[in-house]
Amino acid sequence: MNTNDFAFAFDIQPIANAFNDIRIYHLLRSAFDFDLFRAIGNSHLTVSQLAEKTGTSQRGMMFFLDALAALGFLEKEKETYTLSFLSKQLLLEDSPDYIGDLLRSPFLNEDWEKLTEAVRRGGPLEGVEGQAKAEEFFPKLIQFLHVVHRNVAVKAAQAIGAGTVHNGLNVLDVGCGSAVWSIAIALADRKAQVTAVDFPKVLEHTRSYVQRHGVADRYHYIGGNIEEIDYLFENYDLIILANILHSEGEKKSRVLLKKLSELTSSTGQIAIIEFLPNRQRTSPVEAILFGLRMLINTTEGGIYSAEEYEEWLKEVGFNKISYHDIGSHSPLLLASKS
Ligand SMILES: C[S@@+](CC[C@H](N)C(=O)[O-])C[C@H]1O[C@@H](n2cnc3c(N)ncnc32)[C@H](O)[C@@H]1O
Repeated sequence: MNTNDFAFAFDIQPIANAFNDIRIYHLLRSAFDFDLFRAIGNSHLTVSQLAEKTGTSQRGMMFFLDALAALGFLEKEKETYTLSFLSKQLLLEDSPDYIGDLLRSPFLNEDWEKLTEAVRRGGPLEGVEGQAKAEEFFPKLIQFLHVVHRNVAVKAAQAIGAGTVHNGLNVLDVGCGSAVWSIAIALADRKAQVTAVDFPKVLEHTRSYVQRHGVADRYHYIGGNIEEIDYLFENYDLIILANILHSEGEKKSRVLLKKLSELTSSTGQIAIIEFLPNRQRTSPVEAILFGLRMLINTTEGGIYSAEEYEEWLKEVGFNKISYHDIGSHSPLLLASKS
């Protein structure tokens, strides 16, 4: 055997990923076990000071703090560590954007323990569909989605032209969750009015996000199942469907799009934000893996290519379709009738 034969004839990254994927989750859980973020607070502290404060070994703390700094959770300057802006805003308990409880819970990872069974059955033993399940599951998920979508929602509002090309938009946010997408629009277009739709118990959380961001006087709410409620007849200028159609699945999505098409003004637009796998479902990997989440949690949900969304949209009169990079794995799809 020569040296070249010793090398594998394939990329070994997929197996390295299999070993490594779980690292950051455990790192953060341990940080919460040590109450590390609160221990640092607004101070600049050394390894030995933090080892003493958290009751850990100096050797352990040294490796641990360096890893958190390398990942952007801490800043390291000479021998001292401080919280990064991200940690101050998201991981300190007194911040309104605190998501530590969610991160330290198994919530975002426990789905994957159901994978074997979901593949065997072709769906979940117990999904998150139906009002009762959804009202238990989504208030937690939207905390995470609110944080990860804040920056891209601002880019989406810019791409839509809220407050620049368009003023006084009449917006319908369907399956609004934390209303992160429409809040960004309402902040850019100070005359926008938003109707937010979701299950009633989720809307209780929506209201607090809307209030916190100072746009409550321009929000109206409709509580209920998006497939069944009677939408007030309105000529909406913009209908937001962010991360909704995947869990509806093809059949219900087509029915929903038809209903929403009737509520859109002749110049109105539908904004869809979704993972877009290629037609062959070989990439991007984030979208393909998200398909498994749909298998684990829903009976009809899925991931759909741009071509599929275009077909459904054209079927209900949305003939003009454009895509906008908003700095996320999910581009913004904008569709209008003319
Ligand atoms: C994945 S979250 C997306 C939230 C938000 N649009 C975002 O992108 O951050 C899905 C939201 O749609 C709501 N939802 C899902 N199915 C629904 C239905 N049939 N009726 C009403 N709301 C629904 C959930 O309660 C949840 O708030």
